[in-house]
Amino acid sequence: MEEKEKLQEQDLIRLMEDNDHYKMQISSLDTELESSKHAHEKDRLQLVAQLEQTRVESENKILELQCLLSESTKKVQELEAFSESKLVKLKRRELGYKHFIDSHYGSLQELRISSESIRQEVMRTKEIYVEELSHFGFNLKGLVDAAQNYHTVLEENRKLYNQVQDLKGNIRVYCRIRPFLPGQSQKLTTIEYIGENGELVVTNPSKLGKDSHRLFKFNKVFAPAVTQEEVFRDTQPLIRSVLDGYNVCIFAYGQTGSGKTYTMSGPSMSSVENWGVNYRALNDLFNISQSRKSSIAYEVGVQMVEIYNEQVRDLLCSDTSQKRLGIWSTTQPNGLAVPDASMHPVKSTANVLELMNIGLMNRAVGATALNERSSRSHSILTVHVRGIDLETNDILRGCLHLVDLAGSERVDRSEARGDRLREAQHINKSLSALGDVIFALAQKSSHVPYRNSKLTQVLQSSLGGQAKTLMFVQLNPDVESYSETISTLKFAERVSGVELGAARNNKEGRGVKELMDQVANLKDTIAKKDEEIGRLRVPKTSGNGERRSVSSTRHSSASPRRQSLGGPRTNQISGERSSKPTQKAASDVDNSSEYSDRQSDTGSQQSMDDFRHHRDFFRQSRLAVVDADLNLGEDTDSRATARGSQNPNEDVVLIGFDDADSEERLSDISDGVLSMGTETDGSINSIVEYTLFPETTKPPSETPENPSIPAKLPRLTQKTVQTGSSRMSLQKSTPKVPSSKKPPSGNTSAVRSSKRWQ
Ligand SMILES: Nc1ncnc2c1ncn2[C@@H]1O[C@H](COP(=O)(O)OP(=O)(O)OP(=O)(O)O)[C@@H](O)[C@H]1O
Repeated sequence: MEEKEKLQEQDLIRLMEDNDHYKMQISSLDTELESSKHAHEKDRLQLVAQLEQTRVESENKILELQCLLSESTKKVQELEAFSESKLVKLKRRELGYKHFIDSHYGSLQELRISSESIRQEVMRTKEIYVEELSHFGFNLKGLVDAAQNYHTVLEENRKLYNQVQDLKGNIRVYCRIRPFLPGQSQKLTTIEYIGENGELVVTNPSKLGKDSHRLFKFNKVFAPAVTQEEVFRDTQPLIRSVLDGYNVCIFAYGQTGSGKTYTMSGPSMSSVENWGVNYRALNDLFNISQSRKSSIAYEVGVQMVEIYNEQVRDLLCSDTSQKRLGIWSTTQPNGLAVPDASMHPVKSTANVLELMNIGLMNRAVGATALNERSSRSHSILTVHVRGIDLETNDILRGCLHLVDLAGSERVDRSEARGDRLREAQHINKSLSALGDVIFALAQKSSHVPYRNSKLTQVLQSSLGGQAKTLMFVQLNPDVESYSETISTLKFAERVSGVELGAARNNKEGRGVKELMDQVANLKDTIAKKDEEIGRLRVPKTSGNGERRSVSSTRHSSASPRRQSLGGPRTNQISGERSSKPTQKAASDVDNSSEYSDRQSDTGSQQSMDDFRHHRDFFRQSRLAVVDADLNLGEDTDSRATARGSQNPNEDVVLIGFDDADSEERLSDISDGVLSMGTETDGSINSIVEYTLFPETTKPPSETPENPSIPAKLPRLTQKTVQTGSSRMSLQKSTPKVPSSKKPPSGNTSAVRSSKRWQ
């Protein structure tokens, strides 16, 4: 029992334990159930919220869709209405077009009929046109022949013209007497007589006596009343020569105040009628180049230098360093004597005037005594011209030197000191050297002393060979200037006497008559050629359309008849460049002999005329002239004879260059500091080919501006006083062109010039 009880107890305990266990399980299950419940509740709530949100969204969407639907319905209705109205309109238009087409159909029918009749007309016109075209072709051929002939005749005319210029003499001396200035009317004059053929008798009223009258003879003497235009009329032919490839040098010589600047430039602020030779010459140059533009394209460049105390300075360079410039001792193919001087292309006279004014201002600046300096230096304006023949591509080169020489007055040796003496010595030396060169040239001397001064070196290309030189001898009529007048006239006489002297010409054995005939023949031929040109010009300019065809034909055809421009006497370079610098270098001074030959030939007629005139003059003059010694035989040296005629009993003495005078001048040159020769190394190695116009440059297609020069020229006189010390620089509008090609490396000159233009 007990055992049973025990068992029961044990069972009870076990049951209780199980019960506890199950209770625990029930409670954990309860907990689990509870958490599951929570989770489910949470999920349910989320689902409910999502459901609600989805419902709201769906409702919104439905609303939107309903809106869209109503809008679409509205649009459809509108479109329907619009297309309805369009349809109505299109129908109306269709009706209109139908009407239009119907109405035009009739006119089209009419047009067809008339077009047929026009076609018939065109066929008939075409036949007439073909007929006329063949007729026109025939005429055109005639015009082409005429145009080609025109150029040949023009060319011949140019040659003949220059031959006449040569025969007139390549060195001409014109004397111009300045009028008394306002307030000087009471002054006594030294001018006794002015002949129509270049005679001039000067007298010293304060020293009457046997030697008081002196006779001089020049190519021309301009009386005080002669106008600027009249003076230029005798200068004009030389300008044409520049464009034909000749070098021309025009300079004025005389004491200060004698009118050099007046003759060369005119008074400051001058009107057109007072323009000096410079301005008129440049104007002519551009006018002639314009008139020839159909056959020759010209390019013009300008250099301006000053020679002061035998130093050459560039007057157009804005560089203030003012280095001395070198001079080529030989004539370069491009005609540049001072290659380092800046070169400025110009298209009109106005351009040149602008440059000249800058040059004149630079000439005055930097001197201690400004006014003095302006007349104590030589200024040289060089106008370089290059012409390209549009038909043959031949190149012509010519240059025009316009020189304003320093005043020639003497400086009393006892008063001249220091700088003044030095200046005077340099001036005397250079002017004397100029006279020596011209004298040597015409005397056919084997040696022409170009190297004796910078002036003659710079002007070398224009003082010999085929160059033409014109010197204005300026005189102040005032009796107080008598001695200066006489010394000026002696210098000029020396220069002109060379040309007039007949000795050498006669030695050549050429009869005067023959030369006169030659001149007359040439003049006749020119007149005929001019007539021919006139005739040829008429058909040439008769119609623009025709002219165009003619010129195109002319350019495409090689004209076998046409000769190269200028022939052997011009500075022409055929094709590219026929002469090399080295070959040129060899010619240097020797070109004088060829020139002298021609001078000898051409001067004789004039010289005989001159001496006949001398004789007549002596006979007719109221002055007692002893001309018995003037042996005027056709084959004698008349100059020598003239000099030989000097006789203490004569009232009138023919003044020629005498050695005493020369010595007197040369004795002034006593200081040994003067640098002679060129500063450029003249060796073959140093020869650098300088080019004015780079060969790559095409001829300007546009025509040069027609020189429109203002009636009044604002011009600076040389005596403009500058307060500043800086030099004038060129305006930007004036382009600078390198005066030299880039030279080969390793050459000192080359380095200098290339640096300059870099
Ligand atoms: N033909 C003339 N008619 C009227 N006036 C003149 C003539 N020639 C010169 N003159 C006047 O004489 C004066 C001096 O002339 P100009 O200045 O030309 O001399 P210059 O020789 O150039 O002197 P410089 O050597 O000092 O420069 C000026 O007033 C000028 O206007």
